[in-house]
Amino acid sequence: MTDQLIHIELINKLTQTNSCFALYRLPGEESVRLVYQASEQPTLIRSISELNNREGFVFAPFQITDQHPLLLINPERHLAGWEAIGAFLSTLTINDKENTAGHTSDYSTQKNTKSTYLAAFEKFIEALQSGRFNKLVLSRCAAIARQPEFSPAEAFLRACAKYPGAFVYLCHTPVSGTWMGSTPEVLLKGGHAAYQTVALAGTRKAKTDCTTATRWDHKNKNEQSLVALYLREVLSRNAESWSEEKTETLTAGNVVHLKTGFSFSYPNTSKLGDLLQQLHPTPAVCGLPKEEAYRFILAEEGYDREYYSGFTGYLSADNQTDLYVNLRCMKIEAGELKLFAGGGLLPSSNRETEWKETEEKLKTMRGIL
Ligand SMILES: C=C(O[C@@H]1C=C(C(=O)O)C=C[C@H]1O)C(=O)O
Repeated sequence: MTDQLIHIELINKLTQTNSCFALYRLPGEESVRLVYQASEQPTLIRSISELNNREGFVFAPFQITDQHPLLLINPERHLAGWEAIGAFLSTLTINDKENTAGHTSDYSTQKNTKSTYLAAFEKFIEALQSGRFNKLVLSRCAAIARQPEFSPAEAFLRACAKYPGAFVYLCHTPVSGTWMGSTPEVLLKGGHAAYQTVALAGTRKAKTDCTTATRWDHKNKNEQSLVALYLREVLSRNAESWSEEKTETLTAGNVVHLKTGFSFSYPNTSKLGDLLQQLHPTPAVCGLPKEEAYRFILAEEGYDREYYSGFTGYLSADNQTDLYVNLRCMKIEAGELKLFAGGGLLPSSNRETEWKETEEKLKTMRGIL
């Protein structure tokens, strides 16, 4: 067996155990990293600001609940490159225990069909048109049967190859179950007081001729400018100084988005949790006004987002932080794969266009199965 096949087998075995690990690959990098914790429970964190002064791999839900706590995988091991990862994996004695943790959520009642999506769409549009909200993000979950030959580790490697510009991860804990994703959206990255975030929104199908010269309509521009406006407010309150780049088009798999990059100085690196508390959820995944939109989504969207549209990646007060919004992701269960996607709605949104947008976004994960 080649080394790579051995790694794949060991990683797949790890997803059947009660250990905690995250494999991840940063955008534009070749090297894969592993965060591994041998002891059984990840640290359960009850509020985002409790991330202050912590270090490790973060797996944060859209909403923190008893069932979906904010998780921190303690970096007992943090390795870079297959050589180091492979050498470490081969030292492990992996007992594939029966996966008893309660993470195979009973979704049978909440699988979103087109008609349940459209029913929620009507509620969301009504609330937007009545003037209660400027923007609301509506999402859904599509479950597909897991084929017996499906291999999480191979899917991870395929995503790394297919989406070189994305943050690709495979994360497993006994609390969350196994998730993987390939997301284009930075929530917070940087270190030593110099950080970046992005306002990413607006979606179109990517052109097949590889040009990014996409003409953006008013609705998409408006949708993205609301995210930029929100980030300017958060940065004005929290950053020592900040600047923004010109808005450009970013390709993410088979779709493109509008992106405005922000750079800022945040010297109090022991308080990254406080900053994340204010950043999450941005109007790219929630809406405006933020608190009301958040409550509306939780009450009316009609299913549980769990860790979709939360955030994930490596957090460190002293070194480099790389946190991404958990989009274009799926939950890997024994019998099925649950894929998640959503999109921002404005009062002028059209139901068929929005449905198709979620279909396009689901293709990021479908494309590697
Ligand atoms: C909500 C998602 O994506 C977000 C919403 C977008 C939009 O509404 O156009 C675009 C990029 C992301 O910020 C998703 O992929 O599920």
